[in-house]
Amino acid sequence: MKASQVFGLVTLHWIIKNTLTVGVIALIIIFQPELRKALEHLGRTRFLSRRMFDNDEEIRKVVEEISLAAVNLSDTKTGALIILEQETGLNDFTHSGIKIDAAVSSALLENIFVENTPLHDGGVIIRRDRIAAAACVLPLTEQEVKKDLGTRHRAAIGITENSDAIAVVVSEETGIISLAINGKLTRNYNYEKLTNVLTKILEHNLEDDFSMFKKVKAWLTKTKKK
Ligand SMILES: Nc1ncnc2c1ncn2[C@@H]1O[C@H](COP(=O)(O)OP(=O)(O)OP(=O)(O)O)[C@@H](O)[C@H]1O
Repeated sequence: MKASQVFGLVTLHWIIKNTLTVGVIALIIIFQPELRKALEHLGRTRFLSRRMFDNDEEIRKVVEEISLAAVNLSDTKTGALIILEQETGLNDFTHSGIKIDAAVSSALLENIFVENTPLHDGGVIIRRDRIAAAACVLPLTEQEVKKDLGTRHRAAIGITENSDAIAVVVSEETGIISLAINGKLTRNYNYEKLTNVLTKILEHNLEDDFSMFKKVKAWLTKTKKK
């Protein structure tokens, strides 16, 4: 029993009770965008860890095909956006595009991004060693980005803010290859640099100990930094 009730302070008791209720509602309203983002993130996160790749060889093959495609697309200044799904499921985004479900190959990736063809607009989503979908519409970042970066680069940053995916971007204007990870864009990749970074990140998926606790901790750390 609360002190205000013990001493018969009915008004005080009424004020405390209602302030608490209103306070909780006010907090929910004030932090509604943050809560929505957190719930969205949790909803897409797989808490039961799954292995994305079975061995180094599978990773090497996927990384080489993607890197080769990026370099060839860069040489011809063909714009491209390739998303590598990791632990966070990207079904919401694959559904916005055209389902493909084909083995990852540089030839197919290059073909998808040929200008004025039906699949070239939007992003390709790669799930494990398969091209899951093309022409996918991705969320644009709300960050301030350099003036010369348009919606393709904004979408690359946006999807990596909303998930643990990796985005490889080829600029149609300059041919520059960029990589977006965790909402940050780094630029000027060549074949060697791209294969090295992608291999390192994907090899992490071979580790089977990415427990629920670690995922929540990683997410909280990421949220704190923002
Ligand atoms: N929300 C989105 N999701 C996925 N792809 C998108 C999205 N918005 C735009 N794009 C892609 O970006 C292309 C437009 O790129 P834009 O020129 O605006 O960007 P950019 O970052 O300047 O790239 P580039 O350097 O290649 O010109 C569109 O044709 C489309 O393929």
